[in-house]
Amino acid sequence: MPQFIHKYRLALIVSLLLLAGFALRTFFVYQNSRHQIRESIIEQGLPLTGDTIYSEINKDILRPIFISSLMAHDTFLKDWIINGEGDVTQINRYLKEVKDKYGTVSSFFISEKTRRYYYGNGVLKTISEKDHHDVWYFRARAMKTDYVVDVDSDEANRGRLTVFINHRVVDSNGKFLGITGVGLTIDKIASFVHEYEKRFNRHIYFADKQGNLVLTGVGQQLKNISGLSNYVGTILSADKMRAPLRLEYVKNQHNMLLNVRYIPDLSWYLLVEQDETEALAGLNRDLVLQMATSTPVLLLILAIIIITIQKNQNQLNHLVSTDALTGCLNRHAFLARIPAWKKRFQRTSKAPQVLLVDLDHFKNINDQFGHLEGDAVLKHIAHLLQEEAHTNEMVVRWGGEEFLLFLQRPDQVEATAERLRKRIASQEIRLGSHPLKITASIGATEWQAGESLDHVVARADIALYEAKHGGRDQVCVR
Ligand SMILES: Nc1nc2c(ncn2[C@@H]2O[C@H](COP(=O)(O)OP(=O)(O)OP(=O)(O)O)[C@@H](O)[C@H]2O)c(=O)[nH]1
Repeated sequence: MPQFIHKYRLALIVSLLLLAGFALRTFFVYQNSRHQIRESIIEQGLPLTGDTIYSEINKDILRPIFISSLMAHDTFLKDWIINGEGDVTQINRYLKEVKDKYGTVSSFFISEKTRRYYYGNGVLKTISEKDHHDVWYFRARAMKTDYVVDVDSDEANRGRLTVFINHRVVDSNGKFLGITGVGLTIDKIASFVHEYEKRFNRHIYFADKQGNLVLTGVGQQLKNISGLSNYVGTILSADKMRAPLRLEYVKNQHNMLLNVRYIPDLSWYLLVEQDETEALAGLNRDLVLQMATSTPVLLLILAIIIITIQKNQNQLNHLVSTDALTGCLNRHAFLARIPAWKKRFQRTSKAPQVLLVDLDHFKNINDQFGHLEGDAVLKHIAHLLQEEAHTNEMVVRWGGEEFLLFLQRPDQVEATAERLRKRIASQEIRLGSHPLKITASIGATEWQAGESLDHVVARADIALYEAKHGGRDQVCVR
């Protein structure tokens, strides 16, 4: 494993850098997009929805509040009450005209004195403290403010859910005369809110000061909305804040963003909620898609880089380890390989054979035919020696026309060297039109266990010297 790491170190470093760069870039782009989506929801989406709903509510509810106020201050109405509620057709006509003129779904007056409920078509009923339908009147009667907005079913309108503006009527001395006002169906507001919810994938709630949901989801309470129970107190304090309140909470393992604003005219809280996890789903899908498409491309680039680096490295290794002219190992590469080579052959019982081969009278060839032809002879002999060598054996260019062979053979060292000498001597090399015979002297020995490289090479050198002085074209063993 460490050898593998060493061999592919450059490729591994480049791959890791590329992967790290890709991962970092993806991470930062994702974080940035996530931040932008989140900011746009918090800073723009939710407040803008709140603004729009708020102005729509104002448009739809503040006008009826204004109408109710006009009615409560109308001198005709007050005089008619103070004069004993005589001609009922007059009040009916008045209420009908208000209803038709302003397009409300109902208009009404309840007299404190007679407890009669007047509307456009006559007297609807006489209200009673015992009737639970009439509780609202006694609540409105006790209120400190001029009016209150109530969401209730309308008995004069087949029980439709209606927003009532209940306005107190008092005489010039401040004596309470009754409650008047108009009602409007919440269908329009509800459908507007619903459309907004659908279009922007947001939830919109309205809550009163007690934390009851109004307008939509009537009958429920804020504390029952999943994830919100811990924040009811904070939400109901939004009326004391200048700016809309921002909250973040977890609902069914989804991160929710909430914007709360108070509508003072209605004493309601408007809550706009968005599921951030859902809003980020598109981004997460994009991330997966990006990974799925760019990973194969990245792997392909990595493979190309690794192959190119490896190819170049192999070429470089070859260049630095071999002799340029003959293709044999050079001294430097040989010395680097020898420890591993020695270790491998120490395990076998037969000692490695070391042959120092030196061409005879090579100087004459150079002198006679020139250096280029001399090179060609060197190449030829080097090729022959490499052919002779088996796998795991080494042929080193030791000097100018001197080659050192490290062999592992079952034969006697002398037999090996002699066979090689004969093969060299039997060569006929053509230099231009001249056939040339060449011979070599060989100093041969065996590498004994525990012996140093210098020692064995020196012995081979002595053997070679003896071969040269013995007349050349011969083998000497030491
Ligand atoms: N063409 C060529 N000649 C080389 C190269 N390297 C060394 N030589 C030559 O090889 C010759 C070696 O000469 P010597 O050392 O006198 O040996 P020799 O002539 O072979 O004689 P002996 O070894 O005594 O038989 C010299 O002329 C060197 O210039 C080479 O790469 N190319």
